Amino acid sequence: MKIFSAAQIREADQYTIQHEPISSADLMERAAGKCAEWIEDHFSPTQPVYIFCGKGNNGGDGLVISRLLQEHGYTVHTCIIQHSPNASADHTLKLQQLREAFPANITEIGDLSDFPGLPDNAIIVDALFGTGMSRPVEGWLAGVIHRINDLRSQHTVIAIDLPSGMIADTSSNHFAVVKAHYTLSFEFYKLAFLLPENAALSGEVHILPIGLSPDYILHTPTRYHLTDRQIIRTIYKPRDPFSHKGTYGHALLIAGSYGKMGAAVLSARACIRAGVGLLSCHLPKCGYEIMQISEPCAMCIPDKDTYFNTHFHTGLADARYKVIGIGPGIDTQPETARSFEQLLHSWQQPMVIDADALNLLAKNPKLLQLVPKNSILTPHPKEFERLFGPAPNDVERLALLSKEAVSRHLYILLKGRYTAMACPDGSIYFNPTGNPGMATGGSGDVLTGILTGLLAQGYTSKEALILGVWLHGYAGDIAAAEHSQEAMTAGDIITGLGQAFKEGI
Ligand SMILES: NC(=O)C1=CN([C@@H]2O[C@H](COP(=O)(O)OP(=O)(O)OC[C@H]3O[C@@H](n4cnc5c(N)ncnc54)[C@H](OP(=O)(O)O)[C@@H]3O)[C@@H](O)[C@H]2O)[C@@H](O)CC1
Ligand SMILES: [K+]
Repeated sequence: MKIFSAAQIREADQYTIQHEPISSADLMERAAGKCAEWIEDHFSPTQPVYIFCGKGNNGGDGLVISRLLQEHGYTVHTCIIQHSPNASADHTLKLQQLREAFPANITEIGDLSDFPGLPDNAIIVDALFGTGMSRPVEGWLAGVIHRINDLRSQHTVIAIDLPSGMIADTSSNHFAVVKAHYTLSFEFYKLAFLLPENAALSGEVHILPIGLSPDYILHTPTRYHLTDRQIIRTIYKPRDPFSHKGTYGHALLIAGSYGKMGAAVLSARACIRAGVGLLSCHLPKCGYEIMQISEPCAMCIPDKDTYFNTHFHTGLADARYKVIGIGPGIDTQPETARSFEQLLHSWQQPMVIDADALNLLAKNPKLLQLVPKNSILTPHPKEFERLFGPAPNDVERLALLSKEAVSRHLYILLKGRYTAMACPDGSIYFNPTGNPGMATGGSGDVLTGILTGLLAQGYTSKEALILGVWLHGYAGDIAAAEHSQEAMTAGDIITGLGQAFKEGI
């Protein structure tokens, strides 16, 4: 699914108005009708409704919702916030229609002292500002937003299109923003919903299709995308019935150290479950028997060292590995760092670089320049900061992520609720699958194994990244459904991979 900027959303509205064709007042009727329907499906007419409307088209939506709910027996109080002497044309029209149909209970709010007292268990509909938000809300208007937020523990807050105060496509960190329980957003996810800094603001997001032009959507380029099944189905390659294990590539996994062999085992298992043809694991001597016994499908190459991987840079060419995954549990010993540097001097194929291998890059940034093009880096936010430095907010962090991916020709993901995946072509994909149960030791090692396994099978780096992160999250959701978010383990994510391949594509 494409994620458009506020300007592009306005263009999509205009394009639809011209080409469907439909009047903007009717498009508003359609959009607000979807919201009214959603509210009717979820809340009973016995609950009083308070709709707070701004004077733009978001407020216009609120006015239509008010009329439609009253037509269906709801008791609605419409509060028009007088933030400006001018109203949009559609707002003016919809206010006139509301006054004609239901003249009672329309109040103007010109100051915080006009804010109404609410009866118990009311529904607050926030239709103050939507995609027209361009600057922070200040003064008494910010007071209105804070008042709504103070009331959220006793009432239900439903934001129309966007929680008011939130800017669709830039950071609204530290602004006054409505904290909604639900956001009913038109046609598209907004970038703002996917940012960790806004986690407490949008609540449950429901995307309501309002019939914006499919032509516009198809032909308008955008850098941001939310992965969905449609994207996944274009990536996934069913297996050729005449294939053999050579078809699916030989991967080398460099993982583990004394006390951290679990990371290597989890990663190897995930790589195998992701469908790799052959897997060799380079391990410290202490991990040899552990791996042989834990994962009989993996071959093992013991290092010269008992406790750490220190000589993994030799013998690579002979084995014809298709891809190398490096990092889970390798620690950051100087000997490991030396071997990693030599590996980077000799290996030119894409790699998957995770965990301690990322920390080794952060300790010695000149190594970053040696990372082969099209490699995948998988930092969590702390590792990202160690590698590329801090950013003042999430939108600037995304810009930094993208800049590094483009300039270094790397695929870099940034783990989170919606893991962001930056590609060298400047695009950024967000992944929606997964849950907080995956915030557990070993989960990242599993992802490294999956990505390595997919690259070995011939998926491009972009395909492996988008598909792998989707499957990892999907398998995590299966694990949480089976065991609960609390009790699920990284191993359960691997177990869920089979079902994820069967049902998640
Ligand atoms: N187009 C369509 O066909 C459809 C559009 N739809 C709906 O329209 C919404 C977009 O409407 P919109 O463009 O009128 O902008 P909107 O969000 O109402 O805000 C504009 C108002 O806010 C004000 N304002 C802004 N920032 C402010 C601040 N910091 N502090 C104070 N005031 C501030 C600004 O005032 P001004 O900047 O002019 O002073 C202006 O009055 C969209 O989200 C969706 O809900 C749907 O019906 C589907 C069909
Ligand atoms: K709103």
